[in-house]
Amino acid sequence: MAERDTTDPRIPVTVLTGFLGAGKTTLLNRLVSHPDMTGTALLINEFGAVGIDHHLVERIGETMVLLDSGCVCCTVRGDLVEALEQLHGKLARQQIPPVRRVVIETTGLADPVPVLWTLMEQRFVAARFRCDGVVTLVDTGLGAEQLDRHEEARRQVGMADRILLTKADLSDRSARERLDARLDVLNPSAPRLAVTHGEVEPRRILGAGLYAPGSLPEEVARWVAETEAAARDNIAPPSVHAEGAPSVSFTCFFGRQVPWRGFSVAMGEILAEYGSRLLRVKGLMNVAGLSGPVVLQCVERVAYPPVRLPRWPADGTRFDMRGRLVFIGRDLPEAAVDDIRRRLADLPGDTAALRAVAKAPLLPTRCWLATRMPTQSQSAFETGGWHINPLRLGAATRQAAEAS
Ligand SMILES: Nc1nc2c(ncn2[C@@H]2O[C@H](COP(=O)(O)OP(=O)(O)OP(=O)(O)O)[C@@H](O)[C@H]2O)c(=O)[nH]1
Repeated sequence: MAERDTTDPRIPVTVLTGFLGAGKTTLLNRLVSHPDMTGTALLINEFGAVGIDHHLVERIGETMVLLDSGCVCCTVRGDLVEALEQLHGKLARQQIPPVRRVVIETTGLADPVPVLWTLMEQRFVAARFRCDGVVTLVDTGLGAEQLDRHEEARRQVGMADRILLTKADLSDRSARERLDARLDVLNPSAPRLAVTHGEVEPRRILGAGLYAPGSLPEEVARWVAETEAAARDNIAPPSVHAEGAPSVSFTCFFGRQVPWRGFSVAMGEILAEYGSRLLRVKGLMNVAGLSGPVVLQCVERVAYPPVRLPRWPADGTRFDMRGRLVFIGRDLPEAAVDDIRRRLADLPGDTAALRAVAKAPLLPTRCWLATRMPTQSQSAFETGGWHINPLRLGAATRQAAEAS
């Protein structure tokens, strides 16, 4: 990994960006366990009112800062500056161990231009931190279409010093070729690196160095020019989605445990119906029969294998064991949001769910349905790695129990 520049005392900052679900948190989780990452402060920013990611990233001491909900690029002069000021204050007072590097994970909808503006032009920040490169993750399978549809994705790629092509294991050669053709236009000079499950040596992506201005393609040069003009007037440049792209984020909470199969079928039907207008779904669910939460992730129509955590994360000082799913959509009418809420409030029982699966075997959540989970029973529980289901009901009793 590139060491700190001895001629420049400022702390290097790497901006880790990439469209919703591209694999940023997965990459960070791999990176933080690497010895080269010692002395790194992480700043994590999430879109949506309820943060999930910070529960999923391994903690690396006190140097992880969660930027308040809202998008980093829309609150450049608020949260990000404040977080860096706080970090600097703690370092100056020696309240935290020395920091050699900062990594900022932006939201998937972040426009990196105002973030870079803050790092380079905001007086306090620019005097103490220096931007050391933008690393952009792109989903190999979904990337080409996302670049066609979303201006934020284009800007993230356009500003990249390194491009990481993620999820190669899920895509075929033609997807990679389509994506390469788009990247050749948007950012021909940034090196590309294929990454699976976040597996990469830190030195290959940190200390990436900034673009030589002469190499900027036309569109990117325009954004940079806008940024510089805004800097001259001492204002933050507008972020692209602040200008009005209709993104909607909402959270569904679940007051009690959900039946796994009923929930998986309902979510499968929701993904099938709303598809690519649902850019991202993620959450922690309280599933009947389990003591720890299940982490769920979807990117557009793709549902990823569920991950079981051993225990619920503490929310502040208390444990909040309510299930919660954060949805981020685009061009999603209010009626669709109501419909999603209604379907999740009225989940089918296991038997009804299995009947629905028989009729629609290709539900996007079929990998959830194939996962071994407790069957629906309030009295089932887990202990020491064993799943205990004390009641064996006959078919008639089971149907009566489900109907109740
Ligand atoms: N099969 C496969 N899945 C991956 C890979 N990288 C990430 N994923 C999965 O993709 C889903 C989204 O990954 P995240 O790391 O949460 O993506 P993100 O960019 O942090 O998402 P946002 O913060 O919501 O923008 C998760 O379920 C990951 O397990 C990969 O290389 N292969």
